[in-house]
Amino acid sequence: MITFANAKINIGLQVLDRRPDGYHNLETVFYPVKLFDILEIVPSSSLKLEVSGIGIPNNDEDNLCIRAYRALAVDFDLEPVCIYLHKQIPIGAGLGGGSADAAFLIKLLSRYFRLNLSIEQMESYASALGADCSFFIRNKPVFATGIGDVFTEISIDLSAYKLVLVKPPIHVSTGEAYGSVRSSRESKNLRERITLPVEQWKEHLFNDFETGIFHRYPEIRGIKSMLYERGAIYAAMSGSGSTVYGLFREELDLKELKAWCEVYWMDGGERRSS
Ligand SMILES: C[C@@](CO)(OP(=O)(O)O)[C@H](O)COP(=O)(O)OP(=O)(O)OC[C@H]1O[C@@H](n2ccc(N)nc2=O)[C@H](O)[C@@H]1O
Ligand SMILES: Nc1ncnc2c1ncn2[C@@H]1O[C@H](COP(=O)(O)OP(=O)(O)O)[C@@H](O)[C@H]1O
Repeated sequence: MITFANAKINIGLQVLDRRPDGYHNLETVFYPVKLFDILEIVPSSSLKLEVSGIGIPNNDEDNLCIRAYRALAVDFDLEPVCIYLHKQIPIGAGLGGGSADAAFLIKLLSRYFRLNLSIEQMESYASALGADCSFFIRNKPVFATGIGDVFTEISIDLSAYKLVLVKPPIHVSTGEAYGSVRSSRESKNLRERITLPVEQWKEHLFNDFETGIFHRYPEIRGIKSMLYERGAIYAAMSGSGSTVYGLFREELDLKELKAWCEVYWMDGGERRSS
């Protein structure tokens, strides 16, 4: 049985306060995008993970796919499976690839073993694996609060735009990014500002991680500037970086960026998969 685990971008991200458990409350919009990993499960004599495509720099036991299987195996008697993961979403990129794999595997295991898990049950397993993991269970554009795990559905239509993701060869760890972030000085009304026309987002929607990450890696700021120079209607870093995305009217040949970054073009229309 096979599924496609898509990435996300953050549109606006405000870090509010640090909680006693070390996590931060935030406001952001999660938006699913059409760049995806491929996951397949087949029967096996023991639990195994076979990764192809982009290499993942940690051992199998730490992989979020194995952790997702083990989380379900605590409550259900699961036969062993071999999980094939073809990795296409860049890692440490602010695109949520690891969280997407875990959430989509939970959905796949529920179908494969006929566990009949409800959306809420799957969200609960997912949120124990990562703050933004449960977003990928419903996988629809949402305004997110809490630690990125409390959702209100919103309607955003970017289907008139071409979306480009530019991933430089820089790995940003999420923990490191939160360690150096300054709390937001913006007012807490991202949910209203996201309803402004996309042409006005440049003046109104900000990612609080940009200041610290751009200071540390000026080349990421350079990517954002270049996207605006080339006519982007809106450009921003996604999550904790290092990917910068841009919304354009037409697809362009971003030769200067392609020389050193991975560049992915897609329609801005969200991926409608469950
Ligand atoms: C920053 C965001 C923005 O969407 O995404 P990415 O850019 O990584 O994709 C998310 O908040 C990432 O969520 P996620 O990647 O699930 O985080 P986790 O694995 O749970 O946490 C990794 C570390 O980040 C910090 N962390 C995470 C989420 C949060 N709301 N506050 C935090 O302070 C904690 O130090 C934690 O130990
Ligand atoms: N299935 C997986 N895919 C990608 N990364 C994974 C996976 N499982 C565990 N990880 C680990 O999670 C970390 C963050 O990965 P990722 O989700 O790609 O980044 P980001 O949070 O920036 O979007 C990496 O250090 C990686 O080693």
